Amino acid sequence: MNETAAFNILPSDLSLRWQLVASCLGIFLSVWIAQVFLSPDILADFPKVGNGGVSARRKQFASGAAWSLYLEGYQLVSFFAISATQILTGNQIKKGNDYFRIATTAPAETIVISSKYLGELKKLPDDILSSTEAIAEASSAKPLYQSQTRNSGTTTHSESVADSCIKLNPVISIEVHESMELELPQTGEWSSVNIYEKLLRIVAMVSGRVFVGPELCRNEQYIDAAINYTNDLMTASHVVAMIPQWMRPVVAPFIPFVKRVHQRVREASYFLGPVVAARLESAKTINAEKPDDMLQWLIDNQEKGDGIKDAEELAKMQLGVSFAAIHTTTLVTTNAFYSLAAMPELIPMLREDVRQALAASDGEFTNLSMQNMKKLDSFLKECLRFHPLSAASFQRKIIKPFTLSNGHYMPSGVFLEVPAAGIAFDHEIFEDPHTFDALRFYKLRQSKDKESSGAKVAEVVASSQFVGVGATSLTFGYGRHACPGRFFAVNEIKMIMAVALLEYEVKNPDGITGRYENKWHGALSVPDASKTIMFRKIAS
Ligand code: HEM
Repeated sequence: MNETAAFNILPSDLSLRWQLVASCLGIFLSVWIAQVFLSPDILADFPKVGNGGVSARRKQFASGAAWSLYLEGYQLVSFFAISATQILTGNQIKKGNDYFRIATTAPAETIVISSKYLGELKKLPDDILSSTEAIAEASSAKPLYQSQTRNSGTTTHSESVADSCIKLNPVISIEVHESMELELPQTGEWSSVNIYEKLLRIVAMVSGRVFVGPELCRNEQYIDAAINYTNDLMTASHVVAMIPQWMRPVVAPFIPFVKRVHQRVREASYFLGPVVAARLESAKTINAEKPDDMLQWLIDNQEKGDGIKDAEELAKMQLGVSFAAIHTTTLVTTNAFYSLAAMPELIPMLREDVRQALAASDGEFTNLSMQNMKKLDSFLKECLRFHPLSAASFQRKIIKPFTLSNGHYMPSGVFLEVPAAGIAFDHEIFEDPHTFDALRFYKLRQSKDKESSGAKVAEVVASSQFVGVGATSLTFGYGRHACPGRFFAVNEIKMIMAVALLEYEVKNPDGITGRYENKWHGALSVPDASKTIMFRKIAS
């Protein structure tokens, strides 16, 4: 081909290509417009909360209205079960009174459903209703972090921690005492303490005693990782959420916040590596006594060939457990301290409860003595009810469509939640729900059943312990994926509060009346981390 011919062919070839690209784009655009604007609204028969279309409602949710939207929606939802005949005839079911839809920051809309359906929902397998997908997608970080936050390993090892709670109580109680001594003022003078900051460290050390063992639980590198991995991961998730979904796999790895998360994993593997090596070395000694903690269980599994393969995987596993454990436990305990400081009149009664329980076990934190702290248990349970960490619980994604027992079709691709905060303040469920009654659950436990307790719902009596989960008690979730670490968390929180009651005085700073208000971030309600309360050591 000569030069002139080439010159003539090129433009027409290009214009052909451009025509092709333009028609492809046109088709793509029309399909997209048809999908977005013309496809039927699959949630049309679910009443919505908020005003306008999905993005307008999402904006309202993200700009501080989330809790009021959930509570507004709860007005539409009835908690009480309808009889089988009513379900069959369908006459009594007004459309919408069992669910509402809300646009959260998750990529698809969420159906908030009455907790009366929890019984049937919990039976659905994960490939229909998925908890992992809901968390990964709602946090916008699916492609990057799924393996680092929630995986079967994290759950299995959290369950092992829970199973080992009883035998580990003595070591946990030593770590509680010592870490509180390290972090809280040791003088008889009143001192101002940012208890949230202190609890992050105390909880990291106490949990670390069980997760990574005595060599590392007070190591500053470990404490920093245990506390800040969660912050880094959440920040990275928020940043990734701003990138269009299809660009995330390509762009996200180059974002500094995302790189920081991967750096955290590497750092954790650096400080875990030598400890693992030392333990393997000392295991060669005949009759060597092995430490009893999660790190050792992981090493033992690795040796059997069915466990974690390398230091990086081990680090991810440890950070995953810290992610699930440290901030949640700290937030619940901070809520309890803020309530205690605002209601110092409760202190003598709770202190006596702890004293009596410990007296029966020679001052040891045994499983029995922990169970016998029934008034403390009730106070903590009331803190959970009065300050739910989230307006919603039982976050799931519908992977495959299904039909509820009332005949309602639940489409795939959307999220599902239960209105935890609405339930916590429903006067049909809890008597005088807007009053903080420290002994509410103690009184329920003292009575044997619904009739003698005067409770309005039998289920409230059944789940009246701090650790209990149920349709009226949703802070630890519900069903197959309910928090496996709650037995450990509850023991840890009880021990921290018991030691605080026995060894310290706590009050609000002068001039502060009432309890510090919580802060709302989307569906979450968290104690204000900037506040301080007063502590002084009781002379022993
Ligand atoms: C007061 C502290 C805690 C609170 C409020 C809390 C709350 C929760 C909630 C709401 C869920 C989701 C449950 C559901 O969707 O049904 C969950 C899951 C989980 N939690 Fe906790 N948690 C706490 C402490 C812990 C601790 C200490 C550990 C580890 C030792 C832990 C490990 C886990 C794991 C592994 C899951 C995922 C379970 C699964 O998907 O099957 N949590 N937690």
